[in-house]
Amino acid sequence: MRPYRYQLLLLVVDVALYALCMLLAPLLISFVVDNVIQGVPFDNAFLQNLVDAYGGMQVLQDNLWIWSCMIVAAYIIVALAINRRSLHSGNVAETLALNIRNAMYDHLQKLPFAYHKSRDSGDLIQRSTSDIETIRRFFATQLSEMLFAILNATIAALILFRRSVKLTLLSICLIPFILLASYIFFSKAKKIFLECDLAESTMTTVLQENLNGVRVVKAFHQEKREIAKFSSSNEAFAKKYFDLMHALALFWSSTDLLGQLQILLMIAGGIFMALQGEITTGTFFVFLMYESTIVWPLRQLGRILSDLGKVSVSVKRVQEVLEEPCEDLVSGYTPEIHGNIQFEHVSFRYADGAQDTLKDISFTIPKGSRVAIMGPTGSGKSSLVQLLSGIYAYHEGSIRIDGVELREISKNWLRRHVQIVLQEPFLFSKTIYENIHVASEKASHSDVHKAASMASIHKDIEQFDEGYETMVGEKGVTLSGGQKQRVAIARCLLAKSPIIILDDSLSALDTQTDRMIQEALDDYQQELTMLMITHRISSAKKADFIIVLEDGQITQQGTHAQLIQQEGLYKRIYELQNEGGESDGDERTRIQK
Ligand SMILES: Nc1ncnc2c1ncn2[C@@H]1O[C@H](COP(=O)(O)OP(=O)(O)OP(=O)(O)O)[C@@H](O)[C@H]1O
Repeated sequence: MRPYRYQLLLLVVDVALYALCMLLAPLLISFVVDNVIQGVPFDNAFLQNLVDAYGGMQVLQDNLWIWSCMIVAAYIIVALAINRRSLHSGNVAETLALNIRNAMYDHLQKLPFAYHKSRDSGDLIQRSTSDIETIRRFFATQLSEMLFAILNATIAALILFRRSVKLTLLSICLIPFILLASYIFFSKAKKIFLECDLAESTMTTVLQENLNGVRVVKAFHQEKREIAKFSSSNEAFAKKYFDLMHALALFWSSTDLLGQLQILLMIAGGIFMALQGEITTGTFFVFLMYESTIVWPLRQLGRILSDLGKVSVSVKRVQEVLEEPCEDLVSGYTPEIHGNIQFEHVSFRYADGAQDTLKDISFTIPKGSRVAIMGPTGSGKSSLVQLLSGIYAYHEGSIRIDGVELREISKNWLRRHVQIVLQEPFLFSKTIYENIHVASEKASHSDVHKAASMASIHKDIEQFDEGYETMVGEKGVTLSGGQKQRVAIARCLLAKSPIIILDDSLSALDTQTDRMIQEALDDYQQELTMLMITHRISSAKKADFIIVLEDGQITQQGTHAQLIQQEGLYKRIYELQNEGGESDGDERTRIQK
């Protein structure tokens, strides 16, 4: 809060001015009623001297308009203070929210992939939006209301005590109960608000998943199931809010009753004391005016305290994200990377995994080689290649790139030299040109077109009405799966990295296009080291080297000619795909465990 110190100080000054002027007006009225009109003598020598200096009481009685002007002036200052208060609290709230939102987004970008993978995106979105909104709202309105309630009640109580201790005690006797009710509610509210937030984020996640997977939902006629799923999370969310409303209703009604009783007590006691001559009419008027400015802001304080529960939950939720350690992308070596890769007895386990996903993996890839990785689903192929781009950290063994231990290479540097194309690539909601160009800001138009030609997508793009300027919808829904894969390959090629990984990223292409891309890659970069996860023998057989993974272990490695001579998974797939016909055999024989 240090950067907002000055603004917060101004806010406190405005609130103090507001409270003082609000309290001044009833005092002036009381003075006019008691001392000016009814002629009650002063019990204050300073005031008596002041009146004498201005010509005595008669002058004041003859010029009652002066008092009206003073009361109006007090309320004008109140209005100005309210205006300044809103400006200052608005300034603090908006700048704070802007900075937190930026800090959140910035931090989310720097968190490791493993963190994103382990979190619900709906929950993260909620932390970055509605939680920050709760904090903003607190600083925009509730903080100044809270300050006013406390300052006003304290000053008013001090003034009232000077007028009548007995009536003041009667006027505030129920306030501790109002505050106690607030405190109890505040404590309870924290848990309920947290549950509401969790229920909301669960509902958001369901909604988000559904929108992302809308094609699958429609293809498998899952609409009814999805509606039922959403409606159950929606009901859970509504129920939590219903519980909250119940608690709020109880809070409002009980504190309302206490507040009204408190005012009633004061009025009854005040009338009685005024009739007994213990207090003047003006003093009774001051009590009457002050009572409302004490009771209701303090009752409001209860509401703010309850919101404070929500605010503290939101602050904690935002803090949790901001305190997550960032991925260190910078420190480490920046060696020249040519593409020589060496795995030695590498084992790897996911943070939540019960056993190793990769076990004792060893192989060597000289630069410029083409390597195919094959294996049943879940055998660890993607995990293996993800280790290479430093997305996950291996815990045993050694991976060296051009002789340098991978974990000692700066991640930024590594990722600039190791490009990965996923089976389901993500495309930004931008034009096709921008989606490719993002890989290299310095690339020219002709570089982009060349990369697209190599990825066999140039002709497709030219056929779109707007060519390269065609907008790609969210996640590229306007493109076919194969087109998306090829745009992603073009993007990867534009980066001109020495190591390229295709994680089953030719799977949506027909065998002929797959072959065309591979031939283009042959011509592209002689020194390119390429690891390619594939289920197609037709793709694998052109590789310099084939690795067969089964259950996290390498069970076979060698060339196509060597592997078809050995008994094992490779030969079985080869025979199956030959029977099925090479062109589409892979789809029918996608390798199962
Ligand atoms: N982020 C993750 N956290 C925990 N376990 C994971 C994670 N990603 C994958 N796994 C598990 O690791 C194992 C290997 O998964 P991986 O994706 O590497 O296999 P794969 O051979 O690439 O499979 P496929 O051919 O289906 O893509 C699987 O049992 C999978 O459930």
